Amino acid sequence: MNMPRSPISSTSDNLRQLNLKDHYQLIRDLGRGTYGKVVLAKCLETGTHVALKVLPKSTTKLREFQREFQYSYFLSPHSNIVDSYNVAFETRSSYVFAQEYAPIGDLFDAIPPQVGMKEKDVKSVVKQIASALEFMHSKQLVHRDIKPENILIFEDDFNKVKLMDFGMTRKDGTVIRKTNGSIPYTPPEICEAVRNENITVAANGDVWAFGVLLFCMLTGNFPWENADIGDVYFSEFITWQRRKTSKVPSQWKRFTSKFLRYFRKSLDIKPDRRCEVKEINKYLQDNWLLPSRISGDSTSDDDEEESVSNSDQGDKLALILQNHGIDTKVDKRLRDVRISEWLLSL
Ligand SMILES: Nc1ncnc2c1ncn2[C@@H]1O[C@H](COP(=O)(O)OP(=O)(O)OP(=O)(O)O)[C@@H](O)[C@H]1O
Repeated sequence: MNMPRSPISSTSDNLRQLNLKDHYQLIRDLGRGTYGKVVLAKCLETGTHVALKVLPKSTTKLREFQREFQYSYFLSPHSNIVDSYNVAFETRSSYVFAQEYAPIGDLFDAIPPQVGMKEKDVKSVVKQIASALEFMHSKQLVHRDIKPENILIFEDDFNKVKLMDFGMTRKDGTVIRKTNGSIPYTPPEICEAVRNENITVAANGDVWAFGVLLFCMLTGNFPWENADIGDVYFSEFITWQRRKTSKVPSQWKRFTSKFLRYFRKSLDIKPDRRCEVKEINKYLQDNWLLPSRISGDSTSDDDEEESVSNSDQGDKLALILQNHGIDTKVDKRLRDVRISEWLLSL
């Protein structure tokens, strides 16, 4: 690996103070997150391009920086975890560490909104990220921030993707205080905790987020805004998940019943009943999405659940309308009504 040696190389216990521009040519910002920014830079000593994660001292404690850098470095040997170099230092205002640069960017930008990725590509991503997560879990580490923004793409065909951002990673079983708000990937047991309440870090939280990630990749939508019973989409899903009804919620009807079984196991409201990450490997040979709804082929080989119905017809129509340049990007519940009204007006 062609990386700079001392004086930049350092253990983060003993950070060297540097002036960034004496050692790197800063090229452009690659992204900004809640905690800092990531900058593409060229190392002046070696000519290597690196991604520098820059965390402002004003909002980051040295201990937090050290933890993120050390987890990133420790996990680097896995082929689906982004390489962190043994380069950590401080400037006057920030803590900085260096990672390999991903030229294609993150997965978020690769998911076509409202449409989703090709099933084949999703399977390729999922297999690799499951492997990275299994590796972390085998080391008793929980990522705690699984989302498309934290998956980097290294090849156009998705044959090389890597997990990154270990800023929230903690040891399994650690008791921490809830400080962040909820996002669609947050598991229900964390959503329901109030600010500053103690929560126990557990690998099954990653399993939940991984399930939500799968839904997002396959559909280009979030399944819900919050895994909170007050969220109607979540509540509908959980009613089905707990077998209180056999009626599959409308946005889940695009999946084969076999794959719905995976969602039922990974998105269990009870954390202890969730499957492990490796469970997904049992489904890689199956069809996940029902055959193209445009072609009118709505039958599933093993569809034990309620089969495709009115709202799938709505999806089919929505796709036809979109192909004709008609905007159907409205609330999913309103969409079917809008389409029916439009058809009646013809
Ligand atoms: N090695 C890299 N190569 C290319 N782009 C990167 C790299 N690292 C990060 N990025 C981009 O920068 C963004 C923010 O990075 P990162 O998630 O590490 O920051 P963060 O402050 O921890 O964000 P978050 O709000 O998710 O915690 C990523 O979503 C990605 O688009």
